[in-house]
Amino acid sequence: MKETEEYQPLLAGITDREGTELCAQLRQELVDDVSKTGGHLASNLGAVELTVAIHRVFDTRQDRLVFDVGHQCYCHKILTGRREAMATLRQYGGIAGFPKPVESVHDAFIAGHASNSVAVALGMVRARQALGEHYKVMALIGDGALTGGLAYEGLSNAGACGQQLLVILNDNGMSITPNVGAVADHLAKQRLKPQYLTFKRYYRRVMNSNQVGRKVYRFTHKVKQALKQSLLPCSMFENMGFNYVGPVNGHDLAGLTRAMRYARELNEPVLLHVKTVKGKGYAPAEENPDAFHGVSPFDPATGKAKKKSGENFSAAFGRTLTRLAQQDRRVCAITAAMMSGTGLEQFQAACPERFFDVGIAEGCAVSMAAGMAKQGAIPVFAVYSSFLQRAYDMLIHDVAIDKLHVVLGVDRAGLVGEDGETHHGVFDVAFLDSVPGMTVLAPSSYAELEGMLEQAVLHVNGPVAIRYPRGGEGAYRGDAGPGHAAVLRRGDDITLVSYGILINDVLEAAELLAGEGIQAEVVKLNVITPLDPELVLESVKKTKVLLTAEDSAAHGSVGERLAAAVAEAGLTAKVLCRTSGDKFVTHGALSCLKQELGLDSAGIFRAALEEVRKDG
Ligand SMILES: Cc1ncc(C[n+]2csc(CCOP(=O)(O)OP(=O)(O)O)c2C)c(N)n1
Ligand SMILES: CC(=O)[C@@H](O)[C@H](O)COP(=O)(O)O
Ligand SMILES: [Mg+2]
Repeated sequence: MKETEEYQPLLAGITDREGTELCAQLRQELVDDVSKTGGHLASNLGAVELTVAIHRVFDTRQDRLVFDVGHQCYCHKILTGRREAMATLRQYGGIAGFPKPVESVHDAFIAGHASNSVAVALGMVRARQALGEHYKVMALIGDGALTGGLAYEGLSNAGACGQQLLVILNDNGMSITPNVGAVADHLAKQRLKPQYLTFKRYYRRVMNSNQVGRKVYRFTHKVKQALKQSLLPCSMFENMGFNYVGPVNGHDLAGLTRAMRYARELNEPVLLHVKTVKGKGYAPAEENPDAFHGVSPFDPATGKAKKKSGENFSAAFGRTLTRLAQQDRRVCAITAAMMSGTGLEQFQAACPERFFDVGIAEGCAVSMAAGMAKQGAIPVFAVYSSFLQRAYDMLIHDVAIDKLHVVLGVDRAGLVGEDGETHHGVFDVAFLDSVPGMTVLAPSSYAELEGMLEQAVLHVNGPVAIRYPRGGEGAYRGDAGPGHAAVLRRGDDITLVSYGILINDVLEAAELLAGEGIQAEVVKLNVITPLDPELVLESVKKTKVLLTAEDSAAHGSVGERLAAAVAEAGLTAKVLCRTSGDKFVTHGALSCLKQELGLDSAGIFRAALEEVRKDG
């Protein structure tokens, strides 16, 4: 922001009544927009008044508002010049579903993964101090995100720093499913406490007035703190060095704005505790906030999805794991706040005593799994690929060094579509391969997933991961059996290699090539770590051209490893590796992303055709 521009919160001029009307209008827009595009509805409905209050009090062109997860930023986007663009939300070429500094000066920071906002905001406070600047810094964090350890690392440092930093806690009692853990219990108790804010405001006004000198103020402040601590149980935030304000009703715009204005003037770490209702104002979402956390397009009149969601890999995983747990009492399931997304509802209902939701705490989940494995249980942690990135060290240190039998169900592996760059599961192939002793299995159908999960749980020793994609299986319904790899189609002209869901596109490409008179040999890998290149090398000896296709990052890809194996075997062959590349992949429908990356059947076909024709 230029120095000449004035400090001007976007909604500074509106009255409480106008603001309340605006909130009703925003709710309507949210339901209309998201019913067409899909997206994170319930969290946004709950944060309407909060967002309006923030924009009444803060100028987010210069004040820095750091969203945690960022799935609740839709009203912020509407209010900061992206109202029309909401029609393109999460679509290829449209605006993102999460805050993005490249989209707007009002988006202070990237978001998508939970629990980092306080640490990021603290970094901004440090920079402000170092550079002698004067803007305000805020972190907007949900109670679910507060179950992640990183949040406490941020709070611990922020509470001790003594600088202006406003942490706004949006507490709706919900993560995606009801929130878990002792901190959630603590917040629930705080929510029941009488509002303390009114007293504090009155006290400060009187004590700051000319009638009372600063000495008296300081003395009475101490008395007040002592009284408060003996009469009211203290919030954990006060013990961590924050001025705790609240709890405040997050749907009373006038009260919320007052609290925000008050908090804005405090030159210290402040935690504003706001109580909200997830899904507020739209009955289907209020009644079923879990189902309306993230939705596909739906009919706004009924809340019913426009397309029925069918069977998917997550459900197949959950069903198989439940069967295995019913057969073997050592089998336990762990989730990091993603029970429904990872298909574990059935497990939770069937074996509640062996189901553990640790909250948004992937590191804790992996370390806990290590402890369980050490003592003879068989822990299975079902986790989205991109969230597993959080637990890389725990995997190496707590699991792999002692070769513990921990099973990872790596869901959402590969491209995920509309959530975009923060959520694509394109790094696990590389980072899991770098862990000594790791086995990584890559099923391409439900049948293979079931077989491989059974193998991983009951027959593999040491750490083992099974990676599978978002959504359902394709035309390939085979069961490749227990081997490392299988030849699915014979041919002499080119070797096509893939694994997981992309085998469908590769098989289609082989069919298109056959139409051009080119016979492709298709090798499907079942185990990608440790990689056994034997079948691929045999094929390449014959075809002299190898094309690998995977929806994983270029560096550390299976293609890279196969290219090295070809070179090591002294084969003269052309090797072409198709991957998701070495850049972050944007958001959009899977079909668009695959097309952009040349990973759909047409793209693979074209690349293979060009290579073979060049060669021949
Ligand atoms: C590291 C990480 N793990 C899991 C998730 C998936 N996730 C997205 S939102 C969410 C729940 C967040 O709850 P809360 O912060 O209370 O926000 P609310 O939706 O209730 O507004 C979860 C688990 C994530 N984004 N990041
Ligand atoms: C915001 C977030 O991290 C989750 O809500 C995520 O968007 C869920 O993704 P799925 O739709 O693939 O379950
Ligand atoms: Mg919540």
